[in-house]
Amino acid sequence: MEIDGSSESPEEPRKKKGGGASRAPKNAKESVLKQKSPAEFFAENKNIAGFDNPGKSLYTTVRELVENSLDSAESISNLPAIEMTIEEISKSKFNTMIGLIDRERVDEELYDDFESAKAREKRLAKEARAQEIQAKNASLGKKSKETASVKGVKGRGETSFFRVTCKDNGRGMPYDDIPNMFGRVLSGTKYGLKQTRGKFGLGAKMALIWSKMSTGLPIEITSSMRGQNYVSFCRLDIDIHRNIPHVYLHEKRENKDQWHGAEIQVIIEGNWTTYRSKILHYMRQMAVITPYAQFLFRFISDAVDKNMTIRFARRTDVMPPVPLETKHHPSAVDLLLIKRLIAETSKQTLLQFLQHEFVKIGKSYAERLIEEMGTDFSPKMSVKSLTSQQIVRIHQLFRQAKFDDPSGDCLSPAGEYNLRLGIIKELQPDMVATYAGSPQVFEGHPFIVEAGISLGGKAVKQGLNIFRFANRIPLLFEQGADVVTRTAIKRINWNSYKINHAQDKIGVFVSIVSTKIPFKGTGKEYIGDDITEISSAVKSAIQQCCIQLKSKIVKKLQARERQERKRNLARYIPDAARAVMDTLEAMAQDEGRKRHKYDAEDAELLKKVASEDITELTFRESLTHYVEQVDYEMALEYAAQSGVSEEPRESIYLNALESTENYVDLHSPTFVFRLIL
Ligand SMILES: Nc1ncnc2c1ncn2[C@@H]1O[C@H](COP(=O)(O)OP(=O)(O)OP(=O)(O)O)[C@@H](O)[C@H]1O
Repeated sequence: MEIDGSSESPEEPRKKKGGGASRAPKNAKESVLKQKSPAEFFAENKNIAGFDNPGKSLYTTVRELVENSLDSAESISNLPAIEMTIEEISKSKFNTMIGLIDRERVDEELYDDFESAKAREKRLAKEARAQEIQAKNASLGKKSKETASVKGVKGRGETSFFRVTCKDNGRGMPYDDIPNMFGRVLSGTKYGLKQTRGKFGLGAKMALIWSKMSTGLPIEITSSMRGQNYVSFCRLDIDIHRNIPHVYLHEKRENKDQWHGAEIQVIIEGNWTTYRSKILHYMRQMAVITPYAQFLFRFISDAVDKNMTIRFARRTDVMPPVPLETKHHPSAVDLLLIKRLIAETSKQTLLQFLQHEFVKIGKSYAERLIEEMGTDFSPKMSVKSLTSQQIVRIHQLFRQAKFDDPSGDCLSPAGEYNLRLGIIKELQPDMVATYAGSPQVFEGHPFIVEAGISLGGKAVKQGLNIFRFANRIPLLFEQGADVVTRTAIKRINWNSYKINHAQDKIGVFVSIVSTKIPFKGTGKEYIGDDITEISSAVKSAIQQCCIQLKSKIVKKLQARERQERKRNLARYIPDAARAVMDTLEAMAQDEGRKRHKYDAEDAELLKKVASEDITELTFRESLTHYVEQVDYEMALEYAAQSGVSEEPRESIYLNALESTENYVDLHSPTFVFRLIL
């Protein structure tokens, strides 16, 4: 079968999954070479890009749109303000939208969710049995698993249609480029060697392919760039076979509010019930790693109780710098890449090529390399005239020669401050420690690991709660084999830091940024544990946080012990006071009868006891005072040994920066500090 690029009509013979070569060729004509467009390939293998099923597709659509919006706002150094709305569209509403008349079911048995009377009876009996067992277990205090039959018959009925809209305050897109940006797979503005959020360069285009596959509805893009007095509007879908945009409407509209940014809207099939928690986790983790952004998340449906609005407020104006595009490091290139660089270079000679297309090759080093390549190479030879064998020689030398490590200047980590702020803002832990590692290198790629460990806080369970970020996006799937999970579970001796990894509520946050994240798995959802440089950097970052926490924990334990000691001593004061008083009273009475020889001080004391100038209360007060005094001295001694304690802290307040005065006041309950600008 040959693919006719122009046709998408229903009459077109349908190809089978896996490329259409399902029938054995009967003659030579049938075995002609077939081609597949990139759009077609990804439509058939949509799981690669995270569109495995309707639920996951809804999740991936949300994250792709949010990440594009963040990229866009950051690219113009605008603090991101992003609104994500998911609107559930019931099947009948959807049918009305596309002009399809709802039909009542006539032949019930035809449907997948049909249940015969006998099957229903059987299921109800099974459910009743399961409920009985559950009730019995509950009465015995045992936990029991929810059985499949109790959960519901089939998951397929749960899917529904959703209008997903993402609005941002970013760069926007040039009017003419919009169709190609969204309607042509493997086209985009983010290719090149740099730290990027995207995994495949597919994002929004895959959402469009999924909408085409599941609802058949086009995507709508509204966008304006700074200073444009119009808003570009484009409704388009993608011609899957030809991998070109199919534009329904492309027009300029009035831009009354001088708005700039983009609003992307797509209608897809999805499953909110099964992926609700993943989507919310994603938004929350995004808020942790991006505290300088403001997110408004809305879910709207006809079932009002399902509706929700969550605002993740911006907590800082400190935004990490935009990652810079960099040149390739000679140790990180393969043959194909060298050939591509040769084809694309504007440099004439081999010397200029080596010097300008790679990092860490200076002029003299380039000359030494060329010398080493052999006699058929020379600095002035034309780089475009290199033969395939010569290119192999260059590649071999790149593999074996020594080069300085690439610098991490092109990277843009979240920053320790942002990570800490994000954790505190979203989790409100009892304690938190953060650490930012210095740039390191694997296979010619620079990377930076940052970590945060929190103890306690809301919405964290007992034990290890792992939060992973790669190039500042959360990774939510395939956690088990990830380098962070493995390191936290297997290589950190939590006890030695006074942390109980089974009982304490521990948050482990690790963010890795690099020009190349060595993802594993088809969905690129985890980072393998096999790159020694990365796993040891992760281990050391976590350990550094643990060391900080240990000293805080030890201080807290000592403070608690002191409190306990004080409480214990205080508890005995009444009994001790009474016992002393009883003895003294007995001695005072005895003194009246027999004359004992006491020294003057003791005699004075007994006199005061007899005259009730000294009572039990006097002893109580003196003992209380003494315990306080001892505790205070111990605290002073402790502070002298361990440095100034962090506590107690007091909040101070800043004036609004917009105020007309040329000073800023820092208010504290005990002082006001005036900063004159
Ligand atoms: N919200 C947006 N604002 C401005 N430009 C956008 C926006 N969304 C997408 N684009 C542009 O459209 C292009 C295609 O987007 P798409 O999500 O399909 O791929 P990508 O963003 O390049 O790749 P990835 O999603 O893997 O990072 C982007 O390269 C970008 O130039």
